[in-house]
Order: sequence, then structure tokens, then C-alpha cells
Amino acid sequence: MMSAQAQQQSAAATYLEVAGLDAGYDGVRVLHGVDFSLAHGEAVALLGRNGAGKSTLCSALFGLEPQISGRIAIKGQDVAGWPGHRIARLGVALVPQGRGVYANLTVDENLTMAALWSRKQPSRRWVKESIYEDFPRLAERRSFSSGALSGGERQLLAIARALLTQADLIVLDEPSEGLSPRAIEEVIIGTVGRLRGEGYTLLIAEQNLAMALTLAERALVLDHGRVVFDGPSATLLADKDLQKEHLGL
Ligand SMILES: Nc1ncnc2c1ncn2[C@@H]1O[C@H](COP(=O)(O)OP(=O)(O)OP(=O)(O)O)[C@@H](O)[C@H]1O
Repeated sequence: MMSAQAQQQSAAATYLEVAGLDAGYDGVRVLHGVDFSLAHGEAVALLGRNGAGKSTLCSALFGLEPQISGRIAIKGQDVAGWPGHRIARLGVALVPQGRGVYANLTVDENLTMAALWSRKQPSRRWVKESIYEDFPRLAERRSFSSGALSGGERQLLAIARALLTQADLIVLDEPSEGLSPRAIEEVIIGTVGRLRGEGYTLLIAEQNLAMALTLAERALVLDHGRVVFDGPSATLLADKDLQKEHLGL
């Protein structure tokens, strides 16, 4: 059994804890008893076939559409049932599938709006100018309508919006979807890899196994709404039978 001190240390190291999470829509259950946790600064890939429940899990963490039961704790606080804006204030940002940027607004306006969601005491404070310095492509496009951006630029903007909320856990729902190999290399591998290096906690839902495993040291595989693998990425990469059975590869 863990000593009280070890339990305290382990609670302090845990950013997100999900236990016995069920989620669904209008009575149709999609997630069944999902358990996992994320340590501060850990990058975890969330894998699974189409319809396995990855987006449902990402949305459930953020207080969005699915109805849920079970435990979701962020930094030790039980947040199940909280609305998204309250969860955002704890430092969680979701970069949704399809990116969630406002296509009718300019890049600059999108960034201004994201900053309104900002939490109060971040460890690192991003402001619009630091975003433009660090992501010169966005600076070049600042007055462009977001709807006119390329897929890679839109993904970059969505990530920048997450940073401006001063999040320290960023949940990315299929970031590589619809991007060219070059955009995947530059935006996803480049930017997300950098966030990882800077100590952000990352949960990356992906269909692209090789890419997800490049970015994350640990993988979680969902199949029909159940966690069927939770372990080192290298183990999953080496286990062709598991990939075939649960990812259809
Ligand atoms: N808003 C919704 N209303 C009703 N059912 C939904 C909704 N969103 C998803 N579902 C259903 O929940 C199940 C899981 O879908 P989900 O999008 O979570 O899977 P996924 O692993 O993210 O797949 P994909 O890669 O296709 O996005 C599917 O059967 C889907 O039809």
C-alpha cells in the first residue's frame, strides 16, 4: 500500500484523473467505464478507429455535449458537470476537430477573443505579441479572414488560441486531419513537439498512429468506448497484433 506521503506526491503529480467515465448522447452510451490519468507535463496519444469515442472523450473532459457520469478531476478538483468556461479557467484548452476558429473573424480578432478566456495565474503568460513573435506565419496573416487560411495555418491559429487562454493542458482532437504531409511536419510535429518540450500536458487524439506516437511517450487506445491499451508508445508500436485488433491496421 502507498504511504500517505506517496499518495500526496502522486496526487500532486496528477493533472487529470478520469475514473469510471460513461458518456453518451440521448441515452446511447459511447464511453464505458473509462479510466486513465495524466501526469503534469505528460504527452499522451489517444488512438482508436473511427467512432471509437475519441472526440466524445475530448468533449466530455471539457464539459461539452455528451452526457456523462463518473469522475473527472483536474488538479485534484472534481469537475464533472462543470461548464467549459469554468474548466478553461483551471488551465484546460480544447483544440476541437475542425479547429473551432471563427471563420468570419480575422486571425487577430480570433486571438483577441481567445485571450478573453484567459485564466488568472498562469505559469507562463502568453500575449498576442508573443504569439506573433513565436509564430511569424500568424503575424503575416493577422488581418486575413480566418476562413481564407490554409488548413495548417488554421490549426496553428487554433493552437495559438489555446495558448492565449493560458492553458497548461491542451487537448488536441485529430490535429493532423485533412493536412498535407508538409503541414503535418511543420505545424503538428513542429509546434506540438515544441509545446511538449516546454512542459505542457498534452492529450492528442489521432488516427495517424505513427505521428501520434512520435509526439507522445504513452498511448491510450479506445475500442468501442473502452480503454483496451494504456502503456508506452514503444510497446504499441511493436505490437502488430494489438494494432490490428484495435486499430484495424
Ligand atoms: N453529437 C453527437 N450526437 C450523437 N451521437 C454522436 C455525436 N458525436 C458522436 N456521436 C457518436 O458517438 C460515437 C463515437 O464517436 P466519436 O466522434 O466520439 O468517435 P471518434 O473516435 O472521435 O471517431 P472519429 O475519428 O470518426 O471522429 C459514434 O457512434 C458517433 O456516431
